[in-house]
Amino acid sequence: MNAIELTDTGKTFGRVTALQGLNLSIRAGELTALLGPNGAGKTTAISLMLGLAAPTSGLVRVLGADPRRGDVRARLGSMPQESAVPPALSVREAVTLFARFYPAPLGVEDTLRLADLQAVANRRAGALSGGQKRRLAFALAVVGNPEVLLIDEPTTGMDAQSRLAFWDAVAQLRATGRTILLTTHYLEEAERAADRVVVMNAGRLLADGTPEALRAQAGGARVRFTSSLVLAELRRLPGVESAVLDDHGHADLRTRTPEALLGELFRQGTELRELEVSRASLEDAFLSLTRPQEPLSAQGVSA
Ligand SMILES: Nc1ncnc2c1ncn2[C@@H]1O[C@H](COP(=O)(O)OP(=O)(O)OP(=O)(O)O)[C@@H](O)[C@H]1O
Repeated sequence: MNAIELTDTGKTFGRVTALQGLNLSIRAGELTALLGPNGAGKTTAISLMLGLAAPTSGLVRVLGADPRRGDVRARLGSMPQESAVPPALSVREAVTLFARFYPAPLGVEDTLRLADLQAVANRRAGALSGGQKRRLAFALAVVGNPEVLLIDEPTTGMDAQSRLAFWDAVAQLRATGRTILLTTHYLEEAERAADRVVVMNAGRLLADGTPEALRAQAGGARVRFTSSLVLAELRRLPGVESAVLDDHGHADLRTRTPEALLGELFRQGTELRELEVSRASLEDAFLSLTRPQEPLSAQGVSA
């Protein structure tokens, strides 16, 4: 079953088109990362899935129905980018209060543990640090025991340890079969955690697949080194898909056949310094997908 279904969905705000013709099906139990540059339409898509706004065109279905229905919204959990919790409430009071809004909530103490908030359970919400506030927002998103969890930029403002604890909690929730969709600008986190990555830009879907599939789209490997080769020579190397050369002679090449490329460089006897070969990352794929399209003549040294 699809937990979330957007069919030819559009959303405009006056003259601004936030989403256009978006088609997206998220299967139940899937952990999906929604990626895109600022203004791509990610938050707008989530607000439609949460039933907070109506699409201008097309259809939005969550758990098989219109998410603006109260009975559907009760089965969803939301962690917005910014959440307003009454500052005078303690963390435990806020979680207890939110639990009352739902028919079959998780236990308050279990929720505090899941969100790694036990140590600050008695602290006033208004006195929390930025990262603790994000963890409280996460606790409030999950306390209702949601079937579908929609999370907007969860780890922004969290330190390294909080991030680890957060991803651990997400893994625990996922293991119980929940559908989780999250946006993030931390691509290495998406790469590690998500079953599926959806890339949006300018309100449209650009790519959709497993992190491995998207990485493969970016080209298999990056080969970097410093040498005296000029751009035309770099481009003539076997299997080069793109080449960038800076003023200091640092070359950055993309290729699916790094062995052949290095073999040719060694055969030519080219003197290489600072040689690095790495797998193309999801970030490479993301950047190549979302890079503004320029006419060929304006692309400078990038092949
Ligand atoms: N209520 C609104 N009124 C007018 N324009 C809006 C409104 N909400 C969003 N937009 C516009 O719609 C576009 C998409 O915004 P959205 O917040 O969905 O992007 P995003 O991908 O979540 O960006 P970010 O990564 O910066 O959070 C932007 O151009 C934004 O300015």
